[in-house]
Amino acid sequence: QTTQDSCSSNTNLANFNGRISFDVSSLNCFSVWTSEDFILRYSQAGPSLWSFVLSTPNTNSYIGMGFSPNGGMVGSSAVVGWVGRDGTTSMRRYFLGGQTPSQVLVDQGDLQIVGNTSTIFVDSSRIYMAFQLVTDQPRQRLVYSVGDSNNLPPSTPSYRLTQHRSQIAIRMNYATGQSSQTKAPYSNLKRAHGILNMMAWGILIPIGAMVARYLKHLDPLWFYVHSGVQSLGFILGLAGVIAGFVLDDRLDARVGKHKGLGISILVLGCLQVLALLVRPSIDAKTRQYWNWYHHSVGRLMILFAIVNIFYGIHLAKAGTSWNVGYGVVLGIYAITIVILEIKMLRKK
Ligand code: HEM
Ligand code: HEM
Repeated sequence: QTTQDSCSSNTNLANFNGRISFDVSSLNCFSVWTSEDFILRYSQAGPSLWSFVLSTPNTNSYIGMGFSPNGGMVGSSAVVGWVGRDGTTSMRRYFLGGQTPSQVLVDQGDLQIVGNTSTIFVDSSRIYMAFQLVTDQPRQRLVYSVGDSNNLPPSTPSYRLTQHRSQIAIRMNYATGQSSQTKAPYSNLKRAHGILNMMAWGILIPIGAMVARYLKHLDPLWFYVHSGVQSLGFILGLAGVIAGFVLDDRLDARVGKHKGLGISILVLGCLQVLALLVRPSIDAKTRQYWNWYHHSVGRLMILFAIVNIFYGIHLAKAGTSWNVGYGVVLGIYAITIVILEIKMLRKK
């Protein structure tokens, strides 16, 4: 049976005075993560000393509270604790160096925790994790997480964590206790990168290619439309790739293959633009080689772009709406191409 803890029933905390060795009589109390019922109590206990008591339901999983430099998980220093079924307790510091288990490092990070005052215990099906931090002012950006249920981290020697089943990033005002959920860092830049690249390499450039293939009878209009659309696509795509480099730098994202494909696409795009400049005249003998070259590079580029769009969506876990959205665009293209190819064959 879960016994409730809430900020209005501060009574039980008083009873913990025996178990928590620092003064808990005047802690501020706020609900910091409603859906997981995380309650944080804190106060400044001295010139450079802050007390924290985190209270959460005990779901037989680890709980984590991290102090973040930028609002995201990566780069944060966290306190993570859990209580085994047999009552054994663990509470360790971690440096969250990346989003894979091997980059989350035990006993590291920049938190200075007062060792002999930290404690973790279960009372009435809730975990209480108490610690004191040596700092003038704790960071305002906090990250919280809950591990998989019934899958506690191994104790000695590794203490290695696995990914949480739930997580949140918030911004906390210690003076007022107000906290608000924040977006993952650079989510707008990620979006801009995805939309620019999708629009440019995945939508505009294929349209430009189709114009060149299927609207040749509208001479010379097709050529102006083709070079216009492709130039616009190239410029937007260049901006999108640059956004990718910035993202990669800021997020420390480890997206090697995605980056490699992206650079290849940009290089092929540059070759296409250069090729336009050195195009032999329409009746020159070399023109058919040029055509062959320009068409194959263009097709390869579009193929790479389609792959990299779905791969990027996968890496960013951007969700099914992105996949469906671009999938519909591709479907429309495929149907258009089939119809127009049949028309062309009939004319011959
Ligand atoms: C081995 C341990 C860990 C692994 C493998 C891991 C992995 C990940 C992954 C893959 C994401 C991205 C999820 C998505 O985009 O849907 C993520 C996000 C997040 N994680 Fe972790 N994590 C670990 C530990 C922690 C801990 C201990 C905390 C907090 C104390 C935490 C807090 C967060 C938060 C707040 C986010 C969302 C914001 C962001 O993406 O930066 N993580 N984590
Ligand atoms: C022209 C080629 C490229 C295409 C079509 C492309 C497409 C995408 C798409 C659709 C997303 C998902 C966006 C979202 O979540 O809203 C994405 C994410 C991403 N892309 Fe690209 N991209 C390209 C090139 C690059 C390059 C050159 C880099 C540089 C390293 C890069 C770095 C990233 C990063 C870091 C993410 C976020 C991954 C994460 O959240 O873990 N992209 N890309």
